[in-house]
Amino acid sequence: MDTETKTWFVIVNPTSGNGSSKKYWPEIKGLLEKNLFVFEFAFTAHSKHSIQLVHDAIQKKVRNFICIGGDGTLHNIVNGIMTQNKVPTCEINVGVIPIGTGNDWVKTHHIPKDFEAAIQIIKKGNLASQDIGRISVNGFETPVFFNNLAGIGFDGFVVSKVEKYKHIGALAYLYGTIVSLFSFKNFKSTVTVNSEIISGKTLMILIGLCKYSGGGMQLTERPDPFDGLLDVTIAQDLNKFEIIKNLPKLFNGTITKYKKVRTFKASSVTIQINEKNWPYIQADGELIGKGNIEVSIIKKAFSFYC
Ligand SMILES: Nc1ncnc2c1ncn2[C@@H]1O[C@H](COP(=O)(O)OP(=O)(O)OP(=O)(O)O)[C@@H](O)[C@H]1O
Repeated sequence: MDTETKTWFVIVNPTSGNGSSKKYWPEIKGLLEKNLFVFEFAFTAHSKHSIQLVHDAIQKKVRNFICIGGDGTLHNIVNGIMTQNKVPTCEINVGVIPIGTGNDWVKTHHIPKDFEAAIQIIKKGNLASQDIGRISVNGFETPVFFNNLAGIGFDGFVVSKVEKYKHIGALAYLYGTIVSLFSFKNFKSTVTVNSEIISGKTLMILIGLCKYSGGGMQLTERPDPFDGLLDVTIAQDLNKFEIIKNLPKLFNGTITKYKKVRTFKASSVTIQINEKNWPYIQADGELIGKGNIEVSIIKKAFSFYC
């Protein structure tokens, strides 16, 4: 593909990968120039800045973006794409050069961490469109979108703790999981999925599109970003000893077979929290609030280079 005929907008989160994006940006910029990309770029200046950068660039007729960062940066770019109404979302294409901590989304799509190899994938120009999840929190009209995995409960609690361990790399999520075990309390919830109502004490509820989260964990059973369905896992009242005993199963995906875990394929799910203390909700590793949620799917809404 002729990269010169497209205008690219490169979004760099200087904080991703514990500052690696900022450190390696001169090298990546040189590689993009060597590969004849014609681009403008911006560093994000604050947490949700990518959303505004995407809106502004789309107004200026940019249709091709490159994300330099981790799962959080991609999440914000996706939210920028999903919350504009200038063009159909699937007409905006995103290439990813992963420099995050977990880098979980790229694992599903086999996008390499090597800069040159990731750039070659973008240059080649192959595109795919995956499904996007839509979360409405407490019935608010402004939804949050996710491209990888969302969850409520223990995983949200881990996300709330993990930030301070990210200097140790992807293991931060495992470390955060172990630390969180000692302070998290299971909560009462009612989940409605495929006309079934499941009530009771809950460790966490996960809604997956792609395969990996939490730095390589596999917490849903049969996620497929292209099948138009959410892959839902309800981890019921597991205690900390059961979690410790099953830690390896979090990484090899067999946790979904555990007796207190139920899984579903569905196009929507609603989760009601029956507690005064609402647990955290996370989407793609970003905390998005607390409360009751409704989750639905938007088929093939996100186009990316692969
Ligand atoms: N200039 C900034 N200052 C502070 N935070 C920022 C800035 N720009 C973006 N962010 C926030 O940085 C957070 C982390 O980014 P990102 O997820 O890309 O990296 P990571 O956490 O290292 O990787 P991963 O999510 O793959 O583990 C995101 O929540 C994003 O909103």
